[in-house]
Amino acid sequence: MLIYKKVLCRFPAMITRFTQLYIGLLVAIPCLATNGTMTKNLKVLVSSNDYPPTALKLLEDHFTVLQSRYLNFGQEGSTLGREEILKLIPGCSALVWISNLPITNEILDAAGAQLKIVSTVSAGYNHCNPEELRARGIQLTNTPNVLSPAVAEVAVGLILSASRRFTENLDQVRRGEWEIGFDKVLGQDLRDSTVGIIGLGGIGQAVVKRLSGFDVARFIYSGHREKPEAKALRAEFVSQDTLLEQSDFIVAAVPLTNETKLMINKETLGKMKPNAVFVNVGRGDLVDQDALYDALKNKQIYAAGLDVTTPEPLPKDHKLLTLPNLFVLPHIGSATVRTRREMAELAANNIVNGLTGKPLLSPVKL
Ligand SMILES: O=C(O)C(=O)CO
Repeated sequence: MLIYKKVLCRFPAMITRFTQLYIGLLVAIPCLATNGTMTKNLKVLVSSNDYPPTALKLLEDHFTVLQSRYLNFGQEGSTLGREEILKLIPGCSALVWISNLPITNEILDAAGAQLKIVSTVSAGYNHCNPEELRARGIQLTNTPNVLSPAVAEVAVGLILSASRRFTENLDQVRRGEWEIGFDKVLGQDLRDSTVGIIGLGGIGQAVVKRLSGFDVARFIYSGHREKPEAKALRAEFVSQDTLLEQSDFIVAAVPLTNETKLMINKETLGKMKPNAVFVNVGRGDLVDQDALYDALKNKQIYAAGLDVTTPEPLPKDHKLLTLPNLFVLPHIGSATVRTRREMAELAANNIVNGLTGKPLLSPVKL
């Protein structure tokens, strides 16, 4: 009875101790995980040797980081990048993907069942095998928003280069000929024009903002639904046909999906005005390039500016490159020092969060 009484009066203290211990563990385990003590045994693979040190450090603080010695999976005219990935990936819990080449089933098979997260250093993720990732229960993150300003700047650059015929004009300078008169090598004005944005997402909105100083008469956009942000930008929601028929400048800023694939084709090009300038900062496969070639060659539309093509790199003897009214860039949309660093850091932080039990910063809905 005495023992029973003793235990009983210690009971509240025991409960308090137990609660303290429990709370202590609750706090300590995530802390350990965040400080990396418990996560160091997790392996993370970075798919390229070109990854900013600040982003690498974010990963190294928490995990064992493996990094490919090669720039790009499968590029550089060799299979070394691919072999390296296949050698390093077994046992990895996360993959930082720095390439526009596909994440194949071969890579996912080699990784093994513990692969939890693929973090692509890009906004587009059509190359990341999303359906297979979903089927295997692997999370996917991308890097939207941080790149919108840089990509929008390239879109504005393409609008100006294509509409003011930089390709032909530069060729003139190189030939030592200066033939600008009243009908030769004249361009189109942005002033008082109608600019149509296909897809008023982060990039599309950033394009409108940047063009607001060019005295554009009207901004219109098409897409699945009206965007709340459009009002402040004075952009008007229209059907895709209206956009194609009324725009002087058309900017494609949509991701590549089954729905958007080849959306710019013989039929849609046929709806554009003869003075239309078409710009693509989305993905090469949005466009039927043979149809675009014909439309430019036959002067059915005025000019085009492309940051993205199919394939990439575009072979240097590709027929598109023979067109004087086309201005092409080698997919440099996000290629600024700051933007690439921010993309790399966001990709790393997604993995840090994902593997330490915190919410992902920019998950892709699979
Ligand atoms: O991040 C992407 O998807 C891009 O294409 C940037 O240019």
